[in-house]
This record gives sequence, structure tokens and C-alpha cells, in this order.
Amino acid sequence: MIVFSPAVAAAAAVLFLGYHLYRYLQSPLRKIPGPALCGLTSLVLKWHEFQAKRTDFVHRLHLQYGPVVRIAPNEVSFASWPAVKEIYCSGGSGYDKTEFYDLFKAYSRRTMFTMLNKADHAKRKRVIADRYANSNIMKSASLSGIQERSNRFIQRCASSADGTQDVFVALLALKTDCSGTNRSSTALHSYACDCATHHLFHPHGTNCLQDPKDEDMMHQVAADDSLQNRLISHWSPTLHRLLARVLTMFAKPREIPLATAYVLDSSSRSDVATFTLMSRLEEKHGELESIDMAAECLDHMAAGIDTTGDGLCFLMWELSQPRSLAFQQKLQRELQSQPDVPFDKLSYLDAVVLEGLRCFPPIPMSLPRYVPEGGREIDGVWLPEKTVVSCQAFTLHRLDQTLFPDPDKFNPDRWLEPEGDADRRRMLFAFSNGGRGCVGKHLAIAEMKTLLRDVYSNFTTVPDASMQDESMAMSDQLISSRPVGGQCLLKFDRIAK
Ligand code: HEM
Repeated sequence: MIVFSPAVAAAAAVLFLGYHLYRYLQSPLRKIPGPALCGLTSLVLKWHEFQAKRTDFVHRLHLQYGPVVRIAPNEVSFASWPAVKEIYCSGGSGYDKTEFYDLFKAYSRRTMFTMLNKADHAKRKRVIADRYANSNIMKSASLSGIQERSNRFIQRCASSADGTQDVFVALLALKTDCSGTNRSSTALHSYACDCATHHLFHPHGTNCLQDPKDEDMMHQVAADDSLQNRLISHWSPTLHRLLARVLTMFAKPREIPLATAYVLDSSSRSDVATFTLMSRLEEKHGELESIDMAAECLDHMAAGIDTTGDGLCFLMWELSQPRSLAFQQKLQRELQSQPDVPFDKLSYLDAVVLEGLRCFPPIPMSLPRYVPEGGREIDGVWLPEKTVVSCQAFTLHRLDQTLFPDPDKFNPDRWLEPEGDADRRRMLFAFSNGGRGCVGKHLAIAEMKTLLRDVYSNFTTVPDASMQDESMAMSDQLISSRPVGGQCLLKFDRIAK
């Protein structure tokens, strides 16, 4: 048959290549630095995304080509402050989000996080922002809940038989390490979940640190292994729909029934505390349907687990390394000499958290946006409308070595230098920037500082002997990142007082 003849196949291949070459040569992006193959096809980028290595791939391109790189035919990555200002801060909240965010819909609804255009987002944010203001987070009812959870975390560290804790959420609900020893597990993500749900629903927050049923619920959200499945649904929704069943055999879909049931139940309660997000949503009942309220809460719970959990996990891992022992000791000295000073007044604790967020941003990868109608100039480069543009925290925190000398070295002391302080802080992109930056930032910082203060006032941490450095390499998920080995075993040695 003619359709299968080699001549037809060759002609089709030539046409296909010719079309892509023509598009490449005609593209207004053709002069932007980057590998030629990335300008011809998005498959290179997709391949790295599929392998959970997008962040590293984009970072290596920046190291090679500089602060502006074409990473796909219609996609450009930037790594400079002028680009952050234009893409994420111009007009208050920057450019509109791309359809990538459809992947995060909750109960099929758009939330503040998943709304694509500025106007819808601004309306929702007006409802929500109040409960995440620092003044609300610092209220005693809010802080005492965080403190209570930190105390539970410390109890767990103190009570584990040999002082070893898996501080990363143990994937596949494993409670046994590779040597077959029983370990306490899942501590930091449990803490993050308990703090987030306290802020959403108190007194109906979870108790993952003590209740295995709540811990199972948290596992569904945090140990989600659906990267490949969800990427396919993003790249080709039709293919995903057609092949859904077959695909499930190779790539797990996202399934979180326990979490969706917990949030539906908790968001229907009317006896929540006034500092909670739920109380604010109830005040606005006329503006939002019940399912929208639940979707917002599910989204915030998920946003608050992996981010704070992974951020603390990578940071405590680094502090536990022999190379960072001097920093851990300096932190311990500050905490021991000022036991009654509030966490937000401790300067070395602040430096440690900032350096943790710089080296290990929990959302390290590109946050994609569309260039608006009419096109825009970004950091000296003209781009037509609908070009996908982004910055990624991992690279912004490393590329400019005048701001961050020896950028791969964990060194909290850099944040104590007065010279260049404002520029360094401005470049910190862990929470993004502008009106669509992280609304939960103050809550996350309060959680991180409370826990680190309590841990390092009481313990010295060292890596468990069974841990290998490689297992703590970054594995990208959908925008967040976690240790590739899926566990982080640390030993907690009590400080003699
Ligand atoms: C260390 C911890 C955290 C980090 C590093 C972090 C980082 C971020 C980043 C980078 C964004 C912007 C994402 C984008 O544009 O695609 C974001 C948005 C958001 N975060 Fe966080 N986050 C953290 C903790 C939290 C917590 C604890 C909550 C709530 C409980 C939260 C709730 C949200 C929400 C609702 C948004 C969407 C904001 C909007 O679109 O207006 N985050 N976060």
C-alpha cells in the first residue's frame, strides 16, 4: 500500500523536518542563546521533565549560556532581577499564568493558586490574604498551635529508640530503612501538615505526628508519585483521556481520597477559630460556593505540606553534615544564650533559614507565565505575546556570583554581611515575588523557625550511617522537589545541659 511505502515515509519525514526548520529560522526567538535542538523541538525539555530533572537541566543551560536562555521553541528562561521584576511584579502581580496550572485544580475548581488571569486572582486574593498576614500569624492562638506541634516533634525525636528519625516523608509508607531496622518516620511532613491544617481549620486540624490515620492521609498528598502521568495530561490532554487506562499501568495518576474527604468534612464545620482561613471563607459565604471553599483549603493544605516539609528536610540534612557542623554549633550557641527571645528576633536563626531557602528552595523550578498581548521587552530582549517565560529559584540563587560568591556552598554567614544585603534579599525567589508570590510565607517561616529553634536547642543532628549523599539529590516533582532516595535519616543526639 502506498501509505506504508518507504518513499512516502521519507517524504513525510522531510516535510516534518522542513516545517520545524522553517519555524526555527522564522522564529522571533531565534537570536536568543540556547542549544539549537531546544529551538527546534520541545522534546528535549520534556524529556528532562519526564525524568524529574528539569530544574537541573535549565540550570546547566544558564551556566552555559548566561541569564537568558531559549529552552524550547516557544519558551525562554531568565535569571536576573530585571526579569523577575517584569515577569512577576509588573502591574502588581506580573504576567498571567499558563495552562500548566490546570494540573493543580482541586475538586475541578480553580483556586487562587490556579487562576490564570490577574483579575480573577485579585478578587480571590482580597478574600484570603487577611488570614495569612504576619499580624494574624503572630497571634498567640495561631502561634501556640505551631508550638504545640513542634513540642510533639521533639517528643518523637526524644522517644525514638536509637535516636534516629526519618525526617523526610517515607515514600510508600515504609517504616523500615534499607538495613531492615525499624525507624520512626515521616516526621517533618507530618509537622507541616499539622501546622497547615491548624491554620485552616483549628480545632479540626490534623495530628499526623501522633495519629497514624491522619499520617496516612498526609502520605497521600506528600508521597504523590504522579509526575509522569500528570505531565502527559498537561502535554496532551486528548492522548491522556484516550489512553488513561493503559497509562495507569506505567504512570500512577494522582489519587488522594483520604485528603479530599478530610477537607470536605473539615470545611463544612462552622465552629472554627477566628484566626483560621476557614473562618474568613465563612464570612464571605455569599461570594464563594462551599466547593470553592473546600478547593481553596485542599490547595493550601497541599501547598503547605511538601514545601515546608522538604525545605526543613534539606536544610536539616545540610546542617547535619560534618562540613556544616560549625554553622550548627553557632546556631546552638545563639539559641542557648537567648532562650527567651522570640524566634523572629534571632538573627542567626534567620540567616540559617534564608540560606536554607537559597540553597534548597522547596519550589526550585520555573514558574511559567505568558508574555501579554502586544509583546514585551524583558531584560533587554523583545518577546512576542504568548511566549512562555519564567525564572527559577534554583538558578536565581546561584548565577550572580557577585551577590552569592561560592554559590553552591551552604554558608548562613553570608546573610549577616551588611554590604549587598538588600540586593541578596531582593533576589531570594523561594516564595516567588509580586502579587502571586506565596501567600503562606509568614506561616511557613514561623513553622520553620519554631521547629529549628526547638530542635537545635535540644539536639545535635548527624546523618545516619546508612545514608548516602546521592540519595539526597533533587528529584523534581510538579514544581516542588524532594530527595531522590525518598528518605532522610538523621540521628538526634541530646545536648547535655
Ligand atoms: C517553605 C515553604 C513554602 C514555600 C517555599 C512556598 C513557595 C511558594 C511559591 C514559590 C509560590 C508561587 C508559585 C507559583 O507562582 O507557581 C507559592 C504560592 C502559594 N503558596 Fe506557598 N510556599 C510555602 C509554604 C506555603 C504554606 C505553608 C502555604 C499555606 C498553608 C502556602 C500557600 C500558597 C498558596 C495558596 C499559593 C498561591 C498564591 C497565589 O497564587 O496568590 N505556601 N508558594
